[in-house]
Amino acid sequence: MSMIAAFYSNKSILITGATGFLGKVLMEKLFRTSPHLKVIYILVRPKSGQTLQERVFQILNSKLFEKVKEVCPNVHEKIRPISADLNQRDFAISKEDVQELLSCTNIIFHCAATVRFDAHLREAVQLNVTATQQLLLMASQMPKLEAFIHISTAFSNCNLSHIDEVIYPCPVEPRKIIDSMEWLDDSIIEEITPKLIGDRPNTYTYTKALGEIVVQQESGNLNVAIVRPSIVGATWQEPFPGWVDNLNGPSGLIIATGKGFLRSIKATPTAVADVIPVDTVVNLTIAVGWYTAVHRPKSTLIYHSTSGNLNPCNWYKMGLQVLATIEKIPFESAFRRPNADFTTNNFTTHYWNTVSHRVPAIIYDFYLRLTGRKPRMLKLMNRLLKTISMLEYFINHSWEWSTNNTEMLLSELSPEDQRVFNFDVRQLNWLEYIENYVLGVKKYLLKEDLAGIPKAKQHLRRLRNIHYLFNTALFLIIWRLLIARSQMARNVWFFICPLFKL
Ligand SMILES: CCCCCCCCCCCCCCCCCCCCCC(=O)SCCNC(=O)CCNC(=O)[C@H](O)C(C)(C)COP(=O)(O)OP(=O)(O)OC[C@H]1O[C@@H](n2cnc3c(N)ncnc32)[C@H](O)[C@@H]1OP(=O)(O)O
Ligand SMILES: NC(=O)C1=CN([C@@H]2O[C@H](COP(=O)(O)OP(=O)(O)OC[C@H]3O[C@@H](n4cnc5c(N)ncnc54)[C@H](OP(=O)(O)O)[C@@H]3O)[C@@H](O)[C@H]2O)C=CC1
Repeated sequence: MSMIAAFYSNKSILITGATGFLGKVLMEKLFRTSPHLKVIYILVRPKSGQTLQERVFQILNSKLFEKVKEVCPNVHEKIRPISADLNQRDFAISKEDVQELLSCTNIIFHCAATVRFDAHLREAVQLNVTATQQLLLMASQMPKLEAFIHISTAFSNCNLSHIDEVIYPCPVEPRKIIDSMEWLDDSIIEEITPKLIGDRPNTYTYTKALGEIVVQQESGNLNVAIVRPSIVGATWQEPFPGWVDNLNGPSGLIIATGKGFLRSIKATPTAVADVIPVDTVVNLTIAVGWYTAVHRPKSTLIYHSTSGNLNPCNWYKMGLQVLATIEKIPFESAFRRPNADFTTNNFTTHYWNTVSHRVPAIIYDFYLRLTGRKPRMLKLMNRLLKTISMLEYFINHSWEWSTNNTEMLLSELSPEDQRVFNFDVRQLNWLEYIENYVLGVKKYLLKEDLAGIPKAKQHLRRLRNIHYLFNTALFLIIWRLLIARSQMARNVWFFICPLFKL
């Protein structure tokens, strides 16, 4: 029997961000391995016109939760959605719900955040700093609380090349930043944002770093720990390989590549592709909750959930395997044949963005106009190029993360716990993982049936023929123009004709 699974039996757990990518997998794993847990409280806000109950119903009836329903048939009775909005003071939680949370909660997993790279600093501070501060205040009023686990990011200190499992200071105290958001207007905040974030690439990484300092400064006597995942990718093993449910990180770019939109991206091919499967992050997070509650370390421990120093992969190897898998298992209705490459300097990046991205989009929009349809390709391409410009920072740098605490924790686990909560990334086979990732993007993000592969291949053959036809026509038109204008071209033409009996 797993000691960790047994620890969570009869526990009341609070998860923020449970409707997100990481939060869903965390909730699924807890229910599947500890079906006798008492309750999981989840802070949920109404979204896209769905009520709390509808959102929870959709999650529990998704493919991700299929195995849970076998081992925990009454899962819908053990999940307790609480209406909350982390943007509001006191999270807009009702007094009755607050009382229940304060009196019952044993473990908190704080996953909620805005992960947008272009979030306005006010929004990023509210969600990634102030909300963390408020949750810590709530936690300090929970008599039964055994552990508070904060999910940060391995990129919170991406302005450093070597990052240890410690909390690094920020130039301006988080409290001062939180207070200034109260009275500064948006335009002033926008003006000072570049100075505040300094050599970090965006407000996301900056506010995640501030959030860590808040955890360190405001945890009081709480038993807290911080988990720093790197680039969270699809599931590696459980509940099944390849599950992913949003476009963040690599997923969106895999789609853009497979659909033939993305033909080149500025990357350092040898840079470490520090992707970490979401189930690996979740297994570590659950183990951290157990270890923090049972062993009560004297200080706030930071755990890096990264792959680069234990089992490194690079962007070139990842990109090749993505393309090889797409070749075998193509996506449907591709805009062009998938064929992408890395550029390594700004000039070639701008050149290929024009030639391979914008010009084909303009030509296609022209064709849409000719056929009486609304042009949309250039707009879509520009949004994709904006997204890529935000992600490029992370694929043109390499970082070294120490993982002493994570390796220490692994050694503390029994063999049974190491099996049930496996976060030993050294066992990961990258080629197999990337293949399952691409397959998962096709099945779970694009909702494409594998039965459609022959048709998708036929579509790609058609695109290839159109491509060859277009290139041949273009060559002939240019050659005709050249012959009409250049004696040299005519001489060459008359010289080669007899050779090829033209
Ligand atoms: C051999 C060569 C082979 C080559 C082939 C190579 C292929 C394989 C190589 C793989 C390379 C891996 C690189 C990973 C680096 C990840 C680093 C993460 C590190 C930190 C991780 C964290 O600690 S934290 C989680 C990460 N946090 C995000 O990753 C949010 C990003 N995102 C945004 O911050 C907003 O997205 C932003 C961008 C502001 C736009 O914002 P915006 O308002 O302009 O537009 P939207 O957000 O609405 O997105 C506009 C449309 O792009 C769609 N889209 C959204 N995300 C997308 C995405 N990642 N890739 C594509 N498409 C995406 C979206 O679905 C919309 O599509 P639509 O319009 O049809 O709905
Ligand atoms: N994905 C990645 O690559 C990485 C993620 N992380 C960290 O992991 C954690 C989870 O990330 P991930 O699951 O990818 O992110 P998602 O964007 O998928 O999920 C974010 C979660 O936060 C919730 N949330 C956001 N704003 C609010 C709000 N105002 N009120 C209530 N809830 C809110 C969302 O709720 P709703 O569904 O209602 O929007 C959602 O449940 C974050 O802390 C992130 O920094 C760290 C490293 C890498």
